[in-house]
Amino acid sequence: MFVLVNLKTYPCDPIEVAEAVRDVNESTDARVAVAPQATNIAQVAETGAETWAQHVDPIDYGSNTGHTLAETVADAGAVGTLINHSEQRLKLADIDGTVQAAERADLETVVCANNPAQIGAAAALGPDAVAVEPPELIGTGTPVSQADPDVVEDAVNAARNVDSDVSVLCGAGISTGDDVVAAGDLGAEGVLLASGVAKADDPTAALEDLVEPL
Ligand SMILES: O=C[C@H](O)COP(=O)(O)O
Repeated sequence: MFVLVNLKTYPCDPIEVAEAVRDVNESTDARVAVAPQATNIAQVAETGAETWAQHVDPIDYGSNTGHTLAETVADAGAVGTLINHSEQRLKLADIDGTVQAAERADLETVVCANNPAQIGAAAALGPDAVAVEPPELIGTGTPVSQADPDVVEDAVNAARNVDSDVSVLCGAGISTGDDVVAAGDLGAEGVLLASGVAKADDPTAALEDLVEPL
């Protein structure tokens, strides 16, 4: 299972979480990675944790003031990027352009989507993975894998019907090892989570609990 921890703009210490991600990754068969804010990517990558961007823009080198270039986050140490997170929604053409920009920079891609229909559309754009996240469950602590198992199974089937090479993650409310196991039982190959680790008093303990049954 892939456990991708998105720090969003939570007021956590990204280095503390990154070091926990690095250490827990070394102690489990699961793959554990962290997506800090763009300004923290280089510092986080220096810890040795697998580091992802939360977003890059569908642009190339040039006159793009205020945008984030895929090559720049790759140079800073990121190996992948989220695209179209529920809190950073893009138009379809921009999702397509961002997948292409990320691939140009050799970044792995996870395209997020609200529901199985959108997952099918996202999978058709050829990312490495898609992540289904019902927005109403994000940040609630109520895991999608228990609250809405059908959405996970339907997302897995929707992606598989379009391109069986595209992995499916699920997210929203995931915070325990049981939640991760339930996601895997529904066909997900990973989980995308945030508050369960970023808001935890002890991020290492939270991560250890997430991977313990894997
Ligand atoms: O990127 C992570 C997701 O939005 C899930 O957030 P959450 O784990 O706080 O529900």
